[in-house]
Amino acid sequence: MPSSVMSTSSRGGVPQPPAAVSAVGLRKSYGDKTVLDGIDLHIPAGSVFALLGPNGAGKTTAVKILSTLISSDGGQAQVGGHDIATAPQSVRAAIGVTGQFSAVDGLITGEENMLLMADLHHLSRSEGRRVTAELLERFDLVDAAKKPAQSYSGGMKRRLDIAMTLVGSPRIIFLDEPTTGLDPRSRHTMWGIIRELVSDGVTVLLTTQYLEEADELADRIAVLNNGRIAAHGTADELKRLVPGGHVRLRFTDPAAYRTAATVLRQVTRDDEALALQIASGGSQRELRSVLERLDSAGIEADELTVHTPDLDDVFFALTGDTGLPHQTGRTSRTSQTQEDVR
Ligand SMILES: Nc1ncnc2c1ncn2[C@@H]1O[C@H](COP(=O)(O)OP(=O)(O)OP(=O)(O)O)[C@@H](O)[C@H]1O
Repeated sequence: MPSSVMSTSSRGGVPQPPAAVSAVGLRKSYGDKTVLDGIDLHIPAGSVFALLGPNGAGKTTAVKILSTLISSDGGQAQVGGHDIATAPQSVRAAIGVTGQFSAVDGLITGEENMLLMADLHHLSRSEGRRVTAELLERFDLVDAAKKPAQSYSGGMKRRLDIAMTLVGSPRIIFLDEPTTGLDPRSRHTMWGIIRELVSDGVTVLLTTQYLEEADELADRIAVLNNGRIAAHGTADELKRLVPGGHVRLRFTDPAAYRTAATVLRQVTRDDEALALQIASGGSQRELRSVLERLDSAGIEADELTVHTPDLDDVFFALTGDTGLPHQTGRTSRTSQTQEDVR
């Protein structure tokens, strides 16, 4: 791993702020099953980083290691400037964790859960009450505050879980699949909460199976597959990894449609819709070539649209285990993006 992942790195002579989370070569196996096979992470302070992967990819295992709930078998990591192996207490003091191993106790009320958290963080009684009231208000839980948490909806439980995490004012928050199982409205509420945290300067590492979520929230995304990071970069950088873009031309005149299908090479025809699809990265040069061919044949399309690949294309290309067409050459493209990102 290059030195840019280290907290003391400098670029152009200007010292870089410490990374909120950096990891090099993290490994974890259970028996003969390798769950993490050497993963590197670099999460700048104040950013949102998404660890995106299918079920069983190792996302929760990575979060558990970084939050010192379990130890790794190899590799190193610093969280908030503290080493997870030699200073786990300091790591725990710097972070908040919510998600699949939630701290919410269903038998007591939301308010009691919050006050318990305030006690754990050694806040005074009055300070604990003040922070609890403020957070219950902020997370729209005032009406439910005196009801047992087990009566809460999934969205309310997640909100309570995050509110409890914020009692300790952590600067780094790990959100393990924060919206899994939530309905669209609750998911959007949660996205708003995450954006608000980041605008307060908090660093967020979130794991998700949802491409849309990573696309919406994350500054950087790492695609985790079979315990390895298959690619990482911004959503746009990842989208550029896979072909899948195309130009679509639609005609109303069947004769123009047929002529276009002849003059343009390698088109996919949709005779019913009178539409042609041409594989293209959407560059100016490629578009010009298509238009010039149409011009030289004296035909004009009624509609021209350019489709760029979305994260779905990237995800399936990188994590699919069937012979997907995009897989050829992925190693070289992947390493190129990793270069771009560092
Ligand atoms: N304590 C354990 N003992 C044995 N195997 C484990 C243990 N914890 C996790 N695993 C295995 O490690 C793999 C990765 O699990 P992990 O929970 O990290 O995946 P994930 O990406 O978070 O998936 P999900 O979205 O399903 O939670 C899975 O195959 C899981 O069965």
